[in-house]
Amino acid sequence: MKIGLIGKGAIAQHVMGAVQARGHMVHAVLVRPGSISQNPNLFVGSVPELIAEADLVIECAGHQALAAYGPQVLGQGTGMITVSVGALADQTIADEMESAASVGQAKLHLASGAIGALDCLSAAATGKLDKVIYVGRKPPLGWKGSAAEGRLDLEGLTQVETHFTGTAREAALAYPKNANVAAAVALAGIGFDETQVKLIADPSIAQNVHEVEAEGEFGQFHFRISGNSLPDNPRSSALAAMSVVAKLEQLSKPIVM
Ligand SMILES: NC(=O)C1=CN([C@@H]2O[C@H](COP(=O)(O)OP(=O)(O)OC[C@H]3O[C@@H](n4cnc5c(N)ncnc54)[C@H](OP(=O)(O)O)[C@@H]3O)[C@@H](O)[C@H]2O)C=CC1
Ligand SMILES: O=C([O-])CC(=O)C(=O)O
Repeated sequence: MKIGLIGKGAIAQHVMGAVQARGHMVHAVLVRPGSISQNPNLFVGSVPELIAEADLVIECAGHQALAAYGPQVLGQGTGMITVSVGALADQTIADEMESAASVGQAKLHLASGAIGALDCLSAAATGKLDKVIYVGRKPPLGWKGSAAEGRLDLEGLTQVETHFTGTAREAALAYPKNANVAAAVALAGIGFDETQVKLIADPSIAQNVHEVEAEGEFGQFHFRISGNSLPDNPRSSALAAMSVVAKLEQLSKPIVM
């Protein structure tokens, strides 16, 4: 496939290497105007340049980028994978994506991100699903640049602290760089307003730990993952980048999970 990539950060760099290693071609990367000169053969500054040759766009740049570029990409008929799932907690953005996808007859594919078990949750949600709880736990520095900074002394933290309790919608909106998992769990399960979320800074751990508990007609499950973060960003788990690559594989193969 010919890929247009949005972003050049930690996730985008992993995705770029992995998709090229699988024989796809990244022919354009949409960056901020001030960065184009860093690699003028690859970097572009507008959606028309991004989608000119693309079979698919992959967005790895955050909520604001999805909201800014997503409608134009989809509306022009180019399918898109996004890792910034939490942006859909804003109903206006979700509505814009949906109507652009309908106009362009294109799909927005949500990467599963740093969590697993979404298949189980979405199957369970076709029956009666009573309760879904997501707990996200990261080392203090994994919360740098988030709303936790205003609530805790992250640099000096010596004990486990919960800095957020609320719904998945509140979490995704308040922590755009850290609670995309809450949004993915919500979308797979019982929705943004029913999914309960707790976010924790834990100085005793070195990985990003995500847990989901669900109960319903299907029974109960508990899923826990300890994810390594990406070398260039302690906030983001490597699995989030890998899930984008997995989604691309699904889209390019005739038999898929
Ligand atoms: N679903 C999931 O489980 C996860 C999702 N995420 C989401 O992925 C996003 C990216 O993560 P990560 O790669 O680690 O973050 P980084 O901070 O490493 O990289 C973000 C990149 O996006 C670029 N960017 C941001 N806004 C724009 C814009 N409007 N136009 C062009 N480029 C833009 C930045 O450019 P510049 O450097 O010029 O600012 C930078 O290259 C996160 O913000 C988060 O929302 C992250 C982790 C897990
Ligand atoms: O990468 C992670 O571990 C999770 C994350 O930041 C998010 O959910 O946005």
